[in-house]
Amino acid sequence: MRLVIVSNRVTIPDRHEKAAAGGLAVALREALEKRGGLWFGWSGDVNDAAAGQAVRTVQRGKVTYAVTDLTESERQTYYLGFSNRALWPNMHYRLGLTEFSRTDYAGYLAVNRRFAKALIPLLKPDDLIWIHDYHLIPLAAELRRRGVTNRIGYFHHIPWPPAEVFGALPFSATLISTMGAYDLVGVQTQVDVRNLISGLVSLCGARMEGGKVRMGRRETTVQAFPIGIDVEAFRKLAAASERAATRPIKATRESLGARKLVIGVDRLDYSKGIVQRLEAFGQFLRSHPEHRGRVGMLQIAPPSRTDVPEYAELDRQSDETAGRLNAALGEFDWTPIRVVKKAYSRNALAGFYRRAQVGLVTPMRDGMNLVAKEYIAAQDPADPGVLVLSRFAGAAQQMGEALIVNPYDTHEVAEAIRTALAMPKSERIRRFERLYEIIDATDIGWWTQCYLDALSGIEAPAQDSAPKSGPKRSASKKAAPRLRVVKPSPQPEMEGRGEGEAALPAEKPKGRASAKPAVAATPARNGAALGPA
Ligand SMILES: O=P(O)(O)OC[C@H]1O[C@H](O[C@H]2O[C@H](CO)[C@@H](O)[C@H](O)[C@H]2O)[C@H](O)[C@@H](O)[C@@H]1O
Ligand SMILES: O=c1ccn([C@@H]2O[C@H](COP(=O)(O)OP(=O)(O)O)[C@@H](O)[C@H]2O)c(=O)[nH]1
Repeated sequence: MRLVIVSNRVTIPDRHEKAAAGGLAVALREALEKRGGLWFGWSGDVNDAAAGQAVRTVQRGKVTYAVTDLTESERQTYYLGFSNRALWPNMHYRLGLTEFSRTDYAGYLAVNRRFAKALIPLLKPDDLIWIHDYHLIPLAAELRRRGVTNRIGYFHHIPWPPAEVFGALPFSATLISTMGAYDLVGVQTQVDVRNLISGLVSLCGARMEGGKVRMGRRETTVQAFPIGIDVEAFRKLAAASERAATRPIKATRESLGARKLVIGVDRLDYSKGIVQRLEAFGQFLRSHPEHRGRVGMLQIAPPSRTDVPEYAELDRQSDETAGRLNAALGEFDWTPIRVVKKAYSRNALAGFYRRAQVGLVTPMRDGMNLVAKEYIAAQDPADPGVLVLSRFAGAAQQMGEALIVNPYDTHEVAEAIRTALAMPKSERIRRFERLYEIIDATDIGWWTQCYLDALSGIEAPAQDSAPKSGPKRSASKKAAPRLRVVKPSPQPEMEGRGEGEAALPAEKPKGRASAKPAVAATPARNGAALGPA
């Protein structure tokens, strides 16, 4: 069965690989390169000429990349507008930042229609179609409308907010009802599962029946699949950086000397809590002046979505905050905070993580946060650093051995920095080993395998309508969608968890990176919210 991945942004690898900031692109590339298949989506370019609307394909190894440009109007309405000024803030629980416009919403629907039309000629009857993220929620409904009967899965990389929050978005009921066109909806955490289910029930009349939600005749399974990283590859990159340091790593070592390093790595995005984090570092230096001159903070913050006004404002605020704190707390020979607004390669990041005694990952809300996992993967097992992690990152559901903090509490984060810097080696090693074990057991290979096993294990979808085109054709007409969502079963408590509880598919057996994980058929054993009943 061929795998077809669809995501908003597709980056075709080139020989002079640029640093790619953004967890989705990084994770999917790793997943697809291993098994091969087709990856369809936006090229990242804008082109108003008709030719820009055509689909270009490029072969790289086992992967066919099929991309189309967006017009400037599409970029404004679909990407910057509805996706990133309405859905993104809403789904990160930031109603105050949500900017809705009907023109943007119309543009969002139009691009989803255009993507569906462009994708259909590329599909084969038994392709497994895996659609990613909030930009493309209605895509399966558009494909179904045109007669596509393949199994279609969706993975939502960012949080799914409570129904009261999501319901504030105009057209939320229409949008969430298009989830019924998917066979499997994956989210990052059990909290997201709960929120999505309650949204389906309360906003579009889905019914709960024996732990399932049904709507019409189509059925959908909702399940948590926490995304992972290529732990082994990252570990090797970081270890290699000690032997053969690249120029930025050497320069950082030289400029730091014996000083300790606290590191943050995030796209310049308000969901990441960068300004609050800088304030917390300033608070730490004020509360514990003995650390002044002995520790520095490096915040790597590649610009993101710079045409969105809220991001431009964040850019200004982070400059202002870092400048103010450096002026107030710095010395002639010591600058407490360095903010670097450029993307670094994974190679360079691995070296920075390894050099840092503290990894500060303090988003105000985050789907998963792969940086938290990369920081742990990059540590020296004999002398590891300490991860300070927001309870509002999806990663906190798995990584309870980090120092878990509330990023809204500047003093709490400041104290966690102090605790991390003072932590005895034996405790650092103990925490590191447990964190490493969990990220290794649930790495990117595990995630992909779990999701695809669950999707391919689902019986062929009910036929919605007589197709007009598409790879599989059905004679049946207009079957109303049936939505089946599995309610999370009560879970045993997980140590040090953030908010809500985690229920995960079984971890991969130790030492077998490609082992096939049990996911959909062992509820009693792994306690996960499970697939098809
Ligand atoms: O494509 P951009 O608009 O430049 O944004 C980059 C990506 O940001 C988001 O990443 C999310 O996915 C990660 C992997 O699952 C997850 O760890 C993180 O918490 C999320 O924020 C976004 O969801 C992607 O679509 C963007 O491509
Ligand atoms: O300069 C940078 C900054 C970030 N990243 C990568 O971007 C991803 C960020 O993913 P995360 O899940 O933490 O957040 P997202 O940006 O997807 O919201 C991670 O793999 C980082 O290694 C990168 O390659 N270079």
